Amino acid sequence: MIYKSLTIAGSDSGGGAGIQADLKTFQELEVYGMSVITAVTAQNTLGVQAVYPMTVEAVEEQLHSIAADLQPDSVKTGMLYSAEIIEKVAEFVEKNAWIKLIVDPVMIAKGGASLLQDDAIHAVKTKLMPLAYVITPNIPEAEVLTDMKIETTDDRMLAAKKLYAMGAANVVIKGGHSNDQDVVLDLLYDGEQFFEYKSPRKRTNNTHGTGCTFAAVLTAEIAKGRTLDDAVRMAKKFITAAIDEHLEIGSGHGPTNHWAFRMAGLSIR
Ligand SMILES: Nc1ncnc2c1ncn2[C@@H]1O[C@H](COP(=O)(O)OP(=O)(O)OP(=O)(O)O)[C@@H](O)[C@H]1O
Ligand SMILES: Cc1ncc(COP(=O)(O)O)c(N)n1
Repeated sequence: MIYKSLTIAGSDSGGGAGIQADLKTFQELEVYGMSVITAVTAQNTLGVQAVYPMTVEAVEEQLHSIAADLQPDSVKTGMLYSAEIIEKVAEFVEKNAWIKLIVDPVMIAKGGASLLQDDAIHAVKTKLMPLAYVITPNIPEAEVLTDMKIETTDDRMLAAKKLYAMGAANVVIKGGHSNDQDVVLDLLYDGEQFFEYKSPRKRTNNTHGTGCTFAAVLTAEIAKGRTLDDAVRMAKKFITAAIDEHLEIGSGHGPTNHWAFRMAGLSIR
């Protein structure tokens, strides 16, 4: 059986995040990767130097090519940039019944560059979230989407409930940005129960692309028909190995190591 996953996201010329991180991750997990590029960023480990959004027509043509020939088993969205692009993506997701939809609501790059226009947040909430099988915000993104401050785990639980009420079938709020100095907790809410996934916090600057990579693992594992709990467990293992064995590349926020999980002999089955 050949599983196929589609990423709809921005290109990171530096190779650590976006489309590049997603395709590298799919490949490591033996899932055939496909892409629809929403924007080209000129980016390296120091930051984002420029953003060139694709036209809506260019995005539509790519979506059409995939839908006409290569039905994906799961679909991930990352940087979508504008309300118009979000609306077009939502239209295709609905029309083609791409029900295994993983929404990573990318908003701001590490260096502060905006990867989503302010007026597109409404479209994320109203067009995309109701179609999501799972949404994977980090803490600042969850704050924007729920309009609340998140400081404690209880705050995060409340935010997860709010995001669920907005239409996402499952919610994972990642803990990379929490103020816990020792542990990174990722929290899953499935509408009934909370599940916690913890790892020791690594003191490192080299976490560029962790969010993309985490959601790409979920996407690949969900394509294979894994349960969400199994998929999140795998994502946590994969990203922990990728951060532990980060690559000393560039002089800013370095990328994670997408082959670390395989090199450690950790099983993908
Ligand atoms: N310092 C760290 N040590 C260990 N795991 C981490 C660390 N930072 C992030 N992670 C893990 O990486 C994944 C992404 O988390 P994070 O909350 O940082 O997402 P993100 O903000 O979308 O990513 P990025 O910071 O790259 O934009 C999660 O599984 C999280 O647990
Ligand atoms: C094109 C693109 N997409 C997404 C991110 C954020 O990446 P992450 O949150 O994984 O660091 C990025 N820096 N560039």
